[in-house]
Amino acid sequence: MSHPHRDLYHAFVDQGLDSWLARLPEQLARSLDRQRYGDLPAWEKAVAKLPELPTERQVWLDRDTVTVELDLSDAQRRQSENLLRKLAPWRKGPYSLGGIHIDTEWRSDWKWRRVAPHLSLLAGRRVLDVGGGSGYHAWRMAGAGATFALVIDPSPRFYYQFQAVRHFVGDADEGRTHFLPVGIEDVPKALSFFDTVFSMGVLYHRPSPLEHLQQLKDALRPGGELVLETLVVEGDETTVLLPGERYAAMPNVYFLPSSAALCQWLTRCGFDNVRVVDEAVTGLDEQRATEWMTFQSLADFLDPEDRSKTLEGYPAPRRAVLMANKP
Ligand SMILES: Nc1ncnc2c1ncn2[C@@H]1O[C@H](C[S@+](CC[C@H]([NH3+])C(=O)[O-])CC(=O)[O-])[C@@H](O)[C@H]1O
Repeated sequence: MSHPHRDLYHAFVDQGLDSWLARLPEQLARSLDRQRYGDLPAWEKAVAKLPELPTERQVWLDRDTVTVELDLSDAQRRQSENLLRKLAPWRKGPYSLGGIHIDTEWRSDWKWRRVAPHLSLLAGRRVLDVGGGSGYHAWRMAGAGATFALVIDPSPRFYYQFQAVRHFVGDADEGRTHFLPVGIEDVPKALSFFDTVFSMGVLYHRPSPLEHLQQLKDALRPGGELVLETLVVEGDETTVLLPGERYAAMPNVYFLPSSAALCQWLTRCGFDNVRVVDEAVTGLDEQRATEWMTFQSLADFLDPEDRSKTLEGYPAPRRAVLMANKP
């Protein structure tokens, strides 16, 4: 396998992202710091030990399950599966890699189905997926024709999950899909670069949501498209929930606006053409424990007597997809 950082550097050079390129060495060193993340060497080793694969393969990035078909011997399949399991919990997917089906906690394909019909065609576009997890949606973006699909996510585990999938995909995406393990705060200010910026499942984790919206706007070129997906509550433009210590057992949840309030936030942040394109309660079959994510999941975080409420008594997770443009 070629060195993953080398491909990332080349992509940044090709894209003319010079101001960001200069910061990559420091950002990568900080994000993949072995002292900080004790499990990191084990993940790195698992990816490095994935077997050499036949070059002959068929890759589908435009299917619900991101699929790589290739002929593996039984021994190679067993070895690959053992190594992929070392990167668990797998939260975002599904993937099928050489006949190994990774049934992830989330049916991320369902979210993609809610989002994709509303997008400006991704063909030829440069897109950023902020908080993109294992990179599932970025592979789908490349599958829809994006010429440069960059995931940023500060989780080193998800970085190695992405590299494992990359090992199977090989160069079938023509090197259009990349992962930089940093947070939105590490994107250079006033970048004004991406045609489409996705922020899905991130806003409610941000203690300063308006600052997050400004950062997303900063990353977009003028006229570029924002796709924002987040937890919302029912209500009008005056309704916002700030939960106590926990929401659905999660400790790091801040603002849950109504979608009407969120429209107002986007407008106040200077976005145009703000619209809600989807809103739905998250079902127990969309987020659940699986063999590849054996911890508790949504069903454990809802009131067992009344599924319309979280354990803490708040409204159960409900998600909206909003779109807007940078003027
Ligand atoms: N500062 C930060 N900057 C960027 N990302 C961050 C930051 N902090 C945490 N994250 C990342 O944001 C992601 C949120 S999950 C959404 C995944 C996908 N988008 C999905 O829509 O399924 C939440 C969910 O499952 O709802 C995680 O991968 C974090 O590591």
